[in-house]
Amino acid sequence: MTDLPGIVITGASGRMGQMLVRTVLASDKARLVGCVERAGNAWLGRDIGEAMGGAAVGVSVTDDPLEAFAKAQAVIDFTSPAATVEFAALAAQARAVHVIGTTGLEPAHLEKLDWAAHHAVIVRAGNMSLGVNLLVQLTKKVAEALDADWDIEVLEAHHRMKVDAPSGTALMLGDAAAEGRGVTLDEAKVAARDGITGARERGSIGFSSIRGGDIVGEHDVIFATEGERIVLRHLATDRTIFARGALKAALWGQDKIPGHYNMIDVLGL
Ligand SMILES: NC(=O)C1=CN([C@@H]2O[C@H](COP(=O)(O)OP(=O)(O)OC[C@H]3O[C@@H](n4cnc5c(N)ncnc54)[C@H](OP(=O)(O)O)[C@@H]3O)[C@@H](O)[C@H]2O)C=CC1
Ligand SMILES: O=C(O)C1=N[C@H](C(=O)O)C[C@H](O)C1
Repeated sequence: MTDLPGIVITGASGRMGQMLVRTVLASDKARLVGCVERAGNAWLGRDIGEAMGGAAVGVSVTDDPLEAFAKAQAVIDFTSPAATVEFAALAAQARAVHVIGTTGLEPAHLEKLDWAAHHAVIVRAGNMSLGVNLLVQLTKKVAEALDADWDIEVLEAHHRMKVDAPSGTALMLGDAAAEGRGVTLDEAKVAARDGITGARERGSIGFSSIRGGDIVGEHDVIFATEGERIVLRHLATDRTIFARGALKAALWGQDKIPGHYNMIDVLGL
């Protein structure tokens, strides 16, 4: 039992944090060894099982990430960009695999992850589900097959609490479409439209975001031309799909050499 990889969950009281805690506790391949939240969080010092409304599990919530990471083989992190950058440095010090689900990272955050990836395994993806990662590959293939007479639009819908747009998944899909088309997303991206925008620029890749209620995550990639349209769609209805993928990534990373990886690597797609 104690030989199983020990996992720390950061942001353990969050929507994904709680889902991850449940997933690790239910697994026979890993054990929960720590839960991290920041100073001021109401769950600090409490047993995570009890804080979530169930029985005690013997792991209390701490605001000392380094102490928690020192006991772990992997850290699963769905928090915020600033927190993720801080956790990456600490996970690297502890030589723990760092699984990053956090979205909304800017180039400056990504640069800081590079140092950490020299010392430890980082698996990062804007979406950890099997379905979305398959959709990423399909999007690339369809984009490869079609020329710029086919307009590409990525639509995403999420719950009212989501703070970043376009979603990490939408950007993964946009990247795949751009790669399939032989351009970079930076040159093709149109992230918002408002007012007199003029006609659509040929070859651009557009994004639209909806926020409302409790939508877990919905993504369409639309390829539209004269007289026909292809729509590739993924609908997430339960956050366990992300948590299962993240745990799979944490276990997969155990015997890998330091560096950056993604879920396409983990899933072998
Ligand atoms: N890659 C994927 O498959 C998926 C990615 N996500 C991404 O995961 C992230 C989290 O989403 P979600 O769970 O819905 O968000 P929540 O806001 O519910 O949870 C985030 C948690 O992180 C905590 N946190 C923030 N900063 C720190 C810090 N410095 N130290 C410790 N804890 C911290 C928050 O605490 P506090 O309340 O104090 O701010 C909160 O508990 C988002 O970026 C989202 O886009 C979500 C689903 C799937
Ligand atoms: O914030 C969320 O909830 C989600 N975030 C990820 C994203 O930005 O794509 C993944 C999923 O869609 C849920």
